Amino acid sequence: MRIHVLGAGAWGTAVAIAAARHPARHAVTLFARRDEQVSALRAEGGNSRYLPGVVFPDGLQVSPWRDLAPNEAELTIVATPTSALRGQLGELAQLTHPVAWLCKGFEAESGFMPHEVQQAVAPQLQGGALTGPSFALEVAQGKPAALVAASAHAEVRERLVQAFHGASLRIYGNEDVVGAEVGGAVKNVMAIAAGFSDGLELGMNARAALLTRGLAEMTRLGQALGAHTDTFMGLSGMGDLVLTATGNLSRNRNVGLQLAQGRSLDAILQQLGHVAEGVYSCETVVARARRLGVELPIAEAVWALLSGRLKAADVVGVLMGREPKPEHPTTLP
Ligand SMILES: NC(=O)c1ccc[n+]([C@@H]2O[C@H](COP(=O)([O-])OP(=O)(O)OC[C@H]3O[C@@H](n4cnc5c(N)ncnc54)[C@H](O)[C@@H]3O)[C@@H](O)[C@H]2O)c1
Ligand SMILES: O=P(O)(O)OC[C@H](O)CO
Repeated sequence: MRIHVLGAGAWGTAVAIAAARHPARHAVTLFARRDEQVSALRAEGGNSRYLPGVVFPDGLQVSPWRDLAPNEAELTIVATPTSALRGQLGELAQLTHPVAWLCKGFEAESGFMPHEVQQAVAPQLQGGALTGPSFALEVAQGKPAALVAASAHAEVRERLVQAFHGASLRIYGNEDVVGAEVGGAVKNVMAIAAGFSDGLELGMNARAALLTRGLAEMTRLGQALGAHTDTFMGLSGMGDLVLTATGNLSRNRNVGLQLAQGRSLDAILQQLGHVAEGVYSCETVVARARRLGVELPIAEAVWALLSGRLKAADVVGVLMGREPKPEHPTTLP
């Protein structure tokens, strides 16, 4: 299969490596925006900035974005942050082969999920999300992982399985794009919360409580948006929440850890050198939930912390001081 990966950040590079290593010997091209980046990737035979120690497999091509001939692929993967998805999909709107995106977030201005962005700018595309628990470095190293190909189009799900399913990656199809994308966005917000809790050394009990109640928030929002509840018990829900909230490779978790040390958000983001999507999605996750009348107290607290309306010292008091509630309000009197 001829596969184009657009964006040579950590995850785009890892996904291109995984496809190029596949036993079906796909022809994979990784497109980078800047010429210096193309030269560096070619000279190094790897992407040492994002994936230190990983060598490109034979056959992985690296090209400048301006050489992209979109129609020559049979599968296109958009590997940019959520903020760049609209522009990218707009340029790919006429493609007749499947297109998948890797970003996990709600668009900052519109509050749209990625598939809603696609419907707005490229409605005729056959698109979907490749998502689930996956640190780029581990995938690039060939360690085992399981992902979700979420799309309403069977052809997109099947093409993603053909491209990636193999000895190191299992790809599960799921028709519930809303659930998969809500999971991907909300888990990043919860990972900031868990990092913050761990940074304050609030303990393992607190982290377990945050994860579980975070899953409840994710599920409530997803249900209100039309997702299937089962999706939140799967890889793109609980799976990615556990990974991102507890794994120290997570950029979102790291933002939380550093906020707990009293560092400013600007300083943290400047040093990070990667996108931490939870920072940009938190406001729209909260805004969308408010419009739907869905309560997200942890996400609200994270947003108040990120926007400077709540001091770090007051976060725990705000969350612990809430009124008692039934654990599952719909099943208890
Ligand atoms: N890194 C991971 O482990 C991982 C895993 C799964 C999903 N994701 C998701 O994938 C997306 C990308 O993450 P990443 O880790 O590759 O980020 P990154 O910060 O490592 O790289 C982002 C890449 O996008 C490019 N980019 C930024 N703005 C752009 C624009 N306007 N137009 C085109 N390209 C642009 C950058 O040059 C860079 O190559 C995020 O939404 C992230 O949540 C990341
Ligand atoms: O590093 P993070 O926090 O962006 O998380 C990376 C992936 O989304 C984990 O599945």
